[in-house]
Amino acid sequence: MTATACGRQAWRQLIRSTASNLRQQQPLQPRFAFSRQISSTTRSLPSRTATRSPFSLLRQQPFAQRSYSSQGQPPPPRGSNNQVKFWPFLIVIALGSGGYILLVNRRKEMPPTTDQSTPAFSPADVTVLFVLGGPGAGKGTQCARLVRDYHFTHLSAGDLLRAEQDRPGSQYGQLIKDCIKNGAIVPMEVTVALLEKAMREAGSSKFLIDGFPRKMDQALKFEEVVCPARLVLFYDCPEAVMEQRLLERGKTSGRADDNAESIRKRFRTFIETSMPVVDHYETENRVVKVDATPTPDQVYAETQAKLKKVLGDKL
Ligand SMILES: Nc1ncnc2c1ncn2[C@@H]1O[C@H](COP(=O)(O)OP(=O)(O)OP(=O)(O)O)[C@@H](O)[C@H]1O
Ligand SMILES: O=c1ccn([C@@H]2O[C@H](COP(=O)(O)O)[C@@H](O)[C@H]2O)c(=O)[nH]1
Repeated sequence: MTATACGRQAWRQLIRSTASNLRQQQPLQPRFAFSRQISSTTRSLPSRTATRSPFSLLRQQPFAQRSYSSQGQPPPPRGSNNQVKFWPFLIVIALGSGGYILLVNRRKEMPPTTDQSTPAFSPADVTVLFVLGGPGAGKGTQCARLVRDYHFTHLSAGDLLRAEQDRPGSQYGQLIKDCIKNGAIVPMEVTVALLEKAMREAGSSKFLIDGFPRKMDQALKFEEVVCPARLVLFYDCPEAVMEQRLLERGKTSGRADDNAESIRKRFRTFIETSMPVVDHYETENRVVKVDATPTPDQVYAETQAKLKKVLGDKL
């Protein structure tokens, strides 16, 4: 009876904590994060149950005390000793299987995961342009003009991360803060989930995804689960020019990363981690490269001309 009670209690706790973990995840709802959470919970089952039942029962009653010879009663037939030792295992296995089925059924009711190969948005309905370039190349400046003239919805990954960082109760706040200060890339699960959520909320059919993907894993995951991008608009700019622009912007921006030390780290991340993303899309002929050195008007004129050529009516 003790083992049964312990087993039931352990399962109730497990199911309660899984449900509460999932409720806590809801603000972001990364479709692939659910599968990770479930599988990690499932992986932890054997050790949790094992510490509770059979071995702890045996420990409570040492072999020396498990004697049938008291009061002159005859010893039980051979084999009955084994039955006493094994029933807790059977109960644990039965409870384990029941709980596993419960979790699997629960999983079926959840939002789809990456096991599904279809992205959330079809490129037939939604046009996504990734906007890349080094820090301070002028991505945001050019996006604002494209929004004005072509009614794109502009989603800046950096802005979404900063908003999540400041959201009261966010479990990612400190992580995002540290990454931004050090010019490091926030784990893709967070950024992809924020972008997917923002795209759903915007309900638009044309998106500029600014400052993303910064790393190959983000690029692959986004195109797999959210939407394949039509092209990458890449703003090419020398480091010295970008540095000057960022230091100037830093005088008023209030951004924690517009300072000499963070800028140096951001440049490094850009070269080592983000340029390979541009190179990847280049091999697929999906990059539209624009010289970001001249004035904003000149950069925009080249942007428009090149996008019109490639996108036609889709612009
Ligand atoms: N073509 C340009 N010539 C001169 N200054 C520019 C040009 N484009 C943008 N700027 C200025 O440079 C700074 C950085 O521009 P912007 O914020 O658009 O860059 P960004 O690539 O979006 O930067 P980040 O990656 O840090 O978000 C801003 O102060 C902006 O006004
Ligand atoms: O996909 C992304 C985009 C951005 N970050 C982090 O945010 C900062 C600032 O980004 P901006 O585009 O300059 O606003 C960037 O340096 C990264 O730390 C990210 O992790 N992932």
